[in-house]
Parts: sequence; C-alpha cells; structure tokens
Amino acid sequence: MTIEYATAHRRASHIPAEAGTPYFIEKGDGDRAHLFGDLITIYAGGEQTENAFNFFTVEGPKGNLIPAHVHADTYEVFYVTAGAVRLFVEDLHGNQQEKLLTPGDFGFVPKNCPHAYRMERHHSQVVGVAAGPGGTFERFFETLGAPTDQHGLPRDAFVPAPEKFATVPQQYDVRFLRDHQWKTG
Ligand SMILES: O=C(Oc1cc(O)cc(O)c1C(=O)O)c1ccc(O)c(O)c1
Repeated sequence: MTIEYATAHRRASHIPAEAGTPYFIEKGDGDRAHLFGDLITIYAGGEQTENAFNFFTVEGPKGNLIPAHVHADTYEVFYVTAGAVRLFVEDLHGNQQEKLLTPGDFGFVPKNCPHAYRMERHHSQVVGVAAGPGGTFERFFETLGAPTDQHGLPRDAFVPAPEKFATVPQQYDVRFLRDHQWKTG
C-alpha cells in the first residue's frame, strides 16, 4: 500500500494519512508551523473530517499581533487556554468590540467579520477551530509560514516573503485588511 502525503515535511506527521482512522496525539506533537511570532500545532484538519472542522493551537509571545483580516466563508473559535489574548472584532454592521480573553474564555468570529488579536502575556495559547462552507484552512499556516519540527516558538518572527503574501492568503479564505482601523478602547 502506498500512503500519499500532501507534502514531504508531513512524513513525520502523527496524523494518519487515511481518513476514517482513530488516532491520538501527545501534547505538542501535532503538525507544526511557525508564522509571525506564533507556533501553530494542528491536531486535525479537513482531511480527517471531510472538511467539516479542524482543531489546532496557536501559541505566541507577549505583544504578538495578528493584523486585521477577514474570512468570507470561515467561522472561527478562539478558546484561550493560557496567558491573555485581546480579540478585536467588527460585526456585520461595522460595530467594533475588543475583549481581553483569559484561560477559559471563549470568542466566536462569524464569517465576514473583520478581526485581529494581540497576545498580552508571554506563553499565551489559543485553541482554534475554523471551518465553514469554504472548508477548513489549517494548511494556511504551513503554506504561508514555515513547517517546523521544533516544539517552541520561533526564535525570530517568521515574516513571509511578499510574493507569498500576495498569493497564499486568498487560497485559504484569508484576506488581510491593510488599512483597517480599530476605534475601540
Ligand atoms: O491565530 C490564529 O490565526 C492566525 C495565526 C497566525 O500566526 C497568522 C494568521 O494570519 C492567523 C489568522 O487567523 O489568519 C487563529 C486562532 C484561532 C482560530 O480559530 C483561528 O481560526 C485562527
């Protein structure tokens, strides 16, 4: 039997290549990527769930900012398990809110709602689930960022090359909003 892997670096993945297979993954051993200051660890994605949902964690240092962006077809969950994360979100009527989320707090961002967040403590961690009619977008992180075998945060923030910024986000239903202003707080 030949097992097809989506990319060469996923040969080391603990996620079985075949859908429909039960599995367990020890803490931190999901498929990992560095993007900006973040370590993203994917435990399940569209390949395992017929594009129904994914499950991943995002860890980052204090001050790490994910700039304003929007998803036309993806709903997102932000469940904070460590540190503190300030989530900025704008509803479909243009009303903006920001909320400091600490462990156990939950944020939900529907499709078409611009959002951004900043990690306010070192070793902050968010559990993410993101899916919708457009599928799941977890492979965005390793495609725009850099796959890694490390379990820690990037030593230096990984900033993608401009040509990647110009092509990759749109393939994964991510649109960065360059001049978006937050008038909260
Ligand atoms: O943190 C989340 O996503 C991101 C992390 C990055 O390093 C860069 C990004 O552009 C994003 C992004 O959202 O586009 C995150 C957290 C929780 C969740 O449910 C998500 O869908 C994304």
